[in-house]
Amino acid sequence: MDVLWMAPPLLLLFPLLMWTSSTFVYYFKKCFYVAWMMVLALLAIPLCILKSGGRDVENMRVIRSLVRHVKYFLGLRFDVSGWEHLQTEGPYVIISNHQSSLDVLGLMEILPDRCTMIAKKELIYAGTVGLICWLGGIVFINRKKTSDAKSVMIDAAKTMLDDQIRLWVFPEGTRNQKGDLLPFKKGAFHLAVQAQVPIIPVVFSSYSSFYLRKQKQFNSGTIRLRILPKIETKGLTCDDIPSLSDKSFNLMRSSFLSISNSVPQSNGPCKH
Ligand SMILES: CCCCCCCC/C=C\CCCCCCCC(=O)SCCNC(=O)CCNC(=O)[C@H](O)C(C)(C)COP(=O)(O)OP(=O)(O)OC[C@H]1O[C@@H](n2cnc3c(N)ncnc32)[C@H](O)[C@@H]1OP(=O)(O)O
Ligand SMILES: CCCCCCCCCCCCCCCC(=O)OC[C@@H](O)COP(=O)(O)O
Repeated sequence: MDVLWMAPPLLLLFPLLMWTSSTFVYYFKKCFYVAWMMVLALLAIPLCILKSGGRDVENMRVIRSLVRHVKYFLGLRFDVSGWEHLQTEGPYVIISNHQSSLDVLGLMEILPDRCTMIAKKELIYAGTVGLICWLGGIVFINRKKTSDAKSVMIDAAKTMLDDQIRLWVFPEGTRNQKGDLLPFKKGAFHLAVQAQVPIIPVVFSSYSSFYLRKQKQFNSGTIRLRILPKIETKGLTCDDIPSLSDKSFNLMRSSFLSISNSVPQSNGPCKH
């Protein structure tokens, strides 16, 4: 059979063809990401238990060091600026925009010591990742019951001060890749005002240059991370929350648009 000679080159060509198919790359990278995080979490569980014997914010150090290399596998780079703004003593609230579960990579890139997050309670069921979130001291809220979520966040304000903990909140309250920020929910600002701690805004540039869910594309790319100057809340009360929220939103939105190379939308009255 003289066609048999074609088998080896075809066998070599097949993975190459697959690899160049961008849809294949998209699914491969996504599956790899989830699977690898599950494996890392499995590794982290005994390390965390050995380190602190259970649920403790100090476990975030272990998680952070294990997650740091994942970006290389996915072809992602982070360009961070504003490190000096994280050099603040004591507790504070970090707020950032939320585009995808990939945000965890950027979060771990800059995560300060003694900092954990607020997350939806469903995350606790994500297998080993859920368990690691619990061990890392993540505060879980029920987004469907505002009153429950509020009381959990009021407790969190007290814990922040008692245990000198920093909290990372996604004030949009959900993932969003619409090329703009969603209106902010109020919890993060209540938290900061109740504890009288500063807010540090962090902005991730848009993922749309390399990650497109609809078009099934997941290329290599660089994510710009901007840590903005802290916003003080000393002396502020409940009444100042709307203006505090608006101020943070406007600062973050203009930073997001300026670092995202977003093509201006033709939604204005000007026609050229
Ligand atoms: C080696 C290991 C490897 C493994 C790797 C593993 C890695 C894992 C590690 C780490 C991963 C971490 C990843 C975490 C990612 C998670 C992301 C998410 O899950 S995002 C979803 C959850 N986050 C939020 O939802 C934000 C917080 N949400 C809020 O702040 C909301 O405000 C909330 C839920 C408290 C209420 O939401 P409302 O939808 O009802 O809307 P509103 O307008 O904000 O509030 C209604 C009224 O309640 C008041 N209010 C809100 N909070 C209050 C408070 N604390 N005290 C008093 N009033 C409050 C407000 O002022 C408002 O009142 P008026 O309408 O203005 O009069
Ligand atoms: C057995 C169950 C398998 C589940 C596998 C999960 C493995 C995921 C690995 C990545 C871990 C990162 C966690 C990021 C959490 C995250 O980003 O959650 C999304 C929510 O903020 C917003 O959700 P939604 O408002 O519902 O869109």
